Amino acid sequence: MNALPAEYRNSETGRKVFEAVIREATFGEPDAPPVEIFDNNIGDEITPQWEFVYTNEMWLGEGVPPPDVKNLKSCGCVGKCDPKSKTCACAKRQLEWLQGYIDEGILPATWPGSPFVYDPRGILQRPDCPIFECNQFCSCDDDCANRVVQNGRKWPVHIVKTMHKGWGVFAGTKKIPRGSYVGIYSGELLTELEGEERGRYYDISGRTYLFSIDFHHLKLGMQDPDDWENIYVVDAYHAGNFTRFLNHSCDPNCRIYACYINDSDIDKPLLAVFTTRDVEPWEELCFSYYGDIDEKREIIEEARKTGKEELVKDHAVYARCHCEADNCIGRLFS
Ligand SMILES: C[S@@+](CC[C@H](N)C(=O)[O-])C[C@H]1O[C@@H](n2cnc3c(N)ncnc32)[C@H](O)[C@@H]1O
Repeated sequence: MNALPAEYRNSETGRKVFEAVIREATFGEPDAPPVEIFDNNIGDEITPQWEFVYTNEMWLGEGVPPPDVKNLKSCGCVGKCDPKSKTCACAKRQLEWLQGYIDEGILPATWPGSPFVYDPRGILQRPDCPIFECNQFCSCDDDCANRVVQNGRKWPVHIVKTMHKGWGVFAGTKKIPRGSYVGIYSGELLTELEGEERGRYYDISGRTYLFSIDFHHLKLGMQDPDDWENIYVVDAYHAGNFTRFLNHSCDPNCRIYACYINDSDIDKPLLAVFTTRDVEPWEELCFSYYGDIDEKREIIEEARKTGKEELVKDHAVYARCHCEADNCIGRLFS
């Protein structure tokens, strides 16, 4: 498509072809509502650039092992998993991973439906912790409450051009409730080394689609979490879905959670986007590229006070943040 003349790419037909390509990517979400490209007359582009393959799947880069299915633990439940069951392997595994958070007081000891993290409507009840869903070898039903991400997206979204941030993702005509599953941040799963190399090029171009898999639970048990070394990175530049258009906000309404389904390798979760508060119709969906934005804000404010701001910058090239949140930290790495 990019090789075709701009007047074709940038036409109503070009937009319809783009939407059709998205519709055909049904992997993991056969009944998902449409992703539409909405023309709001900002700039000359009618569609985003055809620079990537639209896919909901993870593409494994060089040196990244295939999913470890041999070591998957699955439940033998009949019907829907009962959270109170003493024999459900999935309830046990979820609890094992939550126990650290419960011990630290981050999570209460119980909640309705605990240790599962979803309520019966599939709404994420517990932020801050990894999600372990039932898997392909579990005998429970497809509509077991512990199968949400794997049952696909339920909310329509729009890809819309923004004034200063390129393209972005917006809610459709319906309000999206807090805790709703939005989509998988799909793309190439790369080693950290490959990710770093690509990052250098992306920094120059001013756009990056890299997401480091460095969730808090992976560092649990380490004496000094600063010793943590990242293993994998997801790059949505060449391959990805609509989530690659999610922009950064310093007051985000979405967050990316580690979600384990059909790979027992703890270092290779799926990156599942959920809303963290109700999202109004037509509101932009954004997450914090800094992970915990409050932590980042504190570090920057402290550094500003002590005149050591340069020390909190990493190798990234910084650009002005246009999230327009009242508490914007002012900058974004590109
Ligand atoms: C993962 S992409 C998001 C999609 C991108 N807007 C596009 O059109 O492809 C990340 C890039 O979007 C832009 N971006 C995202 N959030 C932004 C923000 N709050 N302020 C300024 N630019 C932003 C930056 O260029 C960033 O490198």
